[in-house]
Amino acid sequence: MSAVLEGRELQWQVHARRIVDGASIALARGECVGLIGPNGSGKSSLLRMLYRVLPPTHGRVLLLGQDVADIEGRAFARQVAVLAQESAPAFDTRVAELVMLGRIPHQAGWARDSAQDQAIVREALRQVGAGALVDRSLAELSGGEKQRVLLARALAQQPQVLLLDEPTNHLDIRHQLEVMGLLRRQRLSAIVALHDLNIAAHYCDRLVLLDQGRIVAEGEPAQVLTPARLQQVYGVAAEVDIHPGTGRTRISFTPEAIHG
Ligand SMILES: Nc1ncnc2c1ncn2[C@@H]1O[C@H](COP(=O)(O)OP(=O)(O)OP(=O)(O)O)[C@@H](O)[C@H]1O
Repeated sequence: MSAVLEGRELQWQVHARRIVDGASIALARGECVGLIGPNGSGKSSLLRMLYRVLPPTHGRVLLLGQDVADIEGRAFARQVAVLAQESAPAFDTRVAELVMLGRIPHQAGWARDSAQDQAIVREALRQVGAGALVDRSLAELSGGEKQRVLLARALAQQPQVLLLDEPTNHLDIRHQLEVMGLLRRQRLSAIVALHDLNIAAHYCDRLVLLDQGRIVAEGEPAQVLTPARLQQVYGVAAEVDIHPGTGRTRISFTPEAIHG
């Protein structure tokens, strides 16, 4: 397997604490990898190293075999798009203008937005079910509408790789399924941090489970999401079976085991 994006032995340390500790992760073309783990396990920190906002204490990140530290900013942005947890700009803007920012890495110098750019922006908004929001102002959108618009900006970048930190955050169930379905249908190469383990199991080819900064399991959903591991990492009791309709791994939690 030749990786599009690869993190090798990544470590990020703050003072004496290793927040990410020796994590290696590789993404193949067309693959959707789910990054899962409890709150504070290091998912966002690992993603930040992959999109090179956070320089690793040790380890390297390679994009198509090239160390990302050696790639110029615009070139990186042509290849990698990011939906971070705090992606919304601090200023207000029209939705169309925000999504158009995704085209900047592809535009030359002071070039104006081309008809093609505008068509890409409209299509990206349509894909996330936000076509009707094109003329709205960002400040007046709901949390879920804003999240979909930010995802449209990432899609408008037409990257080789998408790095998404909880893209389904704020979304109602239908939009959660639509956004994840979009990644799958288009065979986008993506690493996606997710909290909903059933969504991760249903849509991801592979899961990487983090616990206290270390990768404790990885593989196909059925290999990773065992009752014993869910108990060990999340401290919850769960039954795992195969959904009769979809054939995918399904988890049923038994909260009584926590609440007594
Ligand atoms: N800049 C920082 N300085 C100190 N500690 C930090 C910093 N950034 C993150 N941490 C700590 O690192 C740990 C991992 O944080 P991170 O956001 O990567 O976890 P996460 O798995 O994405 O969590 P969540 O599921 O809650 O979003 C947390 O305990 C957090 O408090």
